[in-house]
Amino acid sequence: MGAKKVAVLGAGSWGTALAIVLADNGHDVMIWARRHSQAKEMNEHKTNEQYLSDAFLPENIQVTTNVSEAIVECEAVIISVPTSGIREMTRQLLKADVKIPLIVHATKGIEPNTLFRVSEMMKEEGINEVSDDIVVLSGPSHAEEVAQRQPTTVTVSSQIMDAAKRSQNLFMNTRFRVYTSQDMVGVELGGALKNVMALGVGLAEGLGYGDNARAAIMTRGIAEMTRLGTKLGADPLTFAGLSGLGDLIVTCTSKYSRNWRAGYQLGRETPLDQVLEEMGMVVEGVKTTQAVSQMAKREGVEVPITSAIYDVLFNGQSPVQAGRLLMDRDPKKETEHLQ
Ligand SMILES: NC(=O)C1=CN([C@@H]2O[C@H](COP(=O)(O)OP(=O)(O)OC[C@H]3O[C@@H](n4cnc5c(N)ncnc54)[C@H](OP(=O)(O)O)[C@@H]3O)[C@@H](O)[C@H]2O)C=CC1
Ligand SMILES: O=C(CO)COP(=O)(O)O
Repeated sequence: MGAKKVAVLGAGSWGTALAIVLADNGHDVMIWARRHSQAKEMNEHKTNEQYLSDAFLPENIQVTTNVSEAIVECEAVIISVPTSGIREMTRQLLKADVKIPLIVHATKGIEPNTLFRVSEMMKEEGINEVSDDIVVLSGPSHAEEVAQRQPTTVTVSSQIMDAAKRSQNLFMNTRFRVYTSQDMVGVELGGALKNVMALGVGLAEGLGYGDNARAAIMTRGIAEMTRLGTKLGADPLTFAGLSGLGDLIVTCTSKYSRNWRAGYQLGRETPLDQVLEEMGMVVEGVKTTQAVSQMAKREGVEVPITSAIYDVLFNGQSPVQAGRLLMDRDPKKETEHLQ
C-alpha cells in the first residue's frame, strides 16, 4: 500500500488514536486542532497531554490549525469531532473548496431536535459539494487501547461500497481489523445508541447494583436499539455486529468509557453539570438520550430504558425511582421486538 496524505479533523482522544493507526500504516497524517496551543504542544512534544497522555505520536504526524493546509492534496479526510461540532466542521471543510476523494467520519451521536445522524447533518450542510464518498467508522474501540496498538476491530460503512473498501484499506493493519458494511443507518445508530445504554449501566452500578443489572440493561438495551433502529430502516443484523453489540459491550464494561463513568457519577448523586465539567471530554450519550427520546416519540416506538435515563438526566427523577419504575412495567414477552 502506497503512502497517502490523510487529514484528521479533531485532535481529541479519538482523532489522535486514529491518526496513530494511519501513521503506523505509513501515511503522512495532518491533524487539525482548533487551538494553537494544542497544535504547538503536539508538534513540539509529540504527545497529546490533554486527551491521550500516554501515547507518543510518530514522526509522520503533524498538527495544524489551518483546515486548508490539513486537507490540501489529501487522499482522505477523517472527521472525529463531537456531534455538536459536526456542522461547523463541515462548513469549514466547504470553505476550503477542495474536492476530497474520501471522507470518513468517526463520530457517535444523533443531533437533538433535527434527529439527524452524523452523515445526515453533513449532507444538510452540503458535504456532497466536495465529496460523494462518505463513510462512517464505528465499533468497539477505546482510543487508549488503539493508541497502545491493542487488537481492535471496527466496521466501516457507506452507501458506496467502493468507498467503504478504500477506507478498509486505509486503516487496516494487523492490530486494527476493519470490516465493511452497507448498512450506514444501522452502523451510525448503533454507535450513538449504545452510549445511552452505557450511561444506564453506569447509573445502575453507581447505585450499587451488580452484574445482573448490568446484563439486564445491556440485553434489553440491544433489544431497544434494534427495535428503534429497524423502524428507522436499519438491518436488525447490524445490531448483532461490531457497531452494535460489540460497542455496547465495550462501552458498558470498560474503565475507559466516558459514558459509563458519567452514569456512575450520576448514580452516586453527582449533579449532571458537575459530572460533565469534571469529565473534560465529550459524553455523547447525554444529548443522544434527548435525541433518542424525541425520535422514539416520533416513530411510536417504546424505549423504556432510554426514557428512564432521560427522566434522570432532564426531569430530576431519582435513579432509584427510575430503576423501580422500569422493573414495575407490564409483563412482556421477551422477543416482542423481533416480531
Ligand atoms: N474516545 C474514544 O475512545 C472514541 C470516541 N469516539 C467518538 O469520537 C468523537 C470525538 O470524541 P473524542 O475524540 O473522544 O472527544 P474528546 O472529548 O477526547 O475530544 C474532542 C475534540 O474535539 C474538539 N472539538 C470539540 N468541539 C468542537 C467543535 N465544535 N468544533 C471542532 N472541534 C471541536 C476538541 O477541541 P478542544 O480541545 O479545543 O475543545 C477536541 O479536540 C465522539 O463522537 C466520540 O463518541 C468514537 C470511538 C472511540
Ligand atoms: O465509543 C467508544 C468506544 O467504542 C467510546 O465510548 P465513550 O465515549 O463512552 O468513552
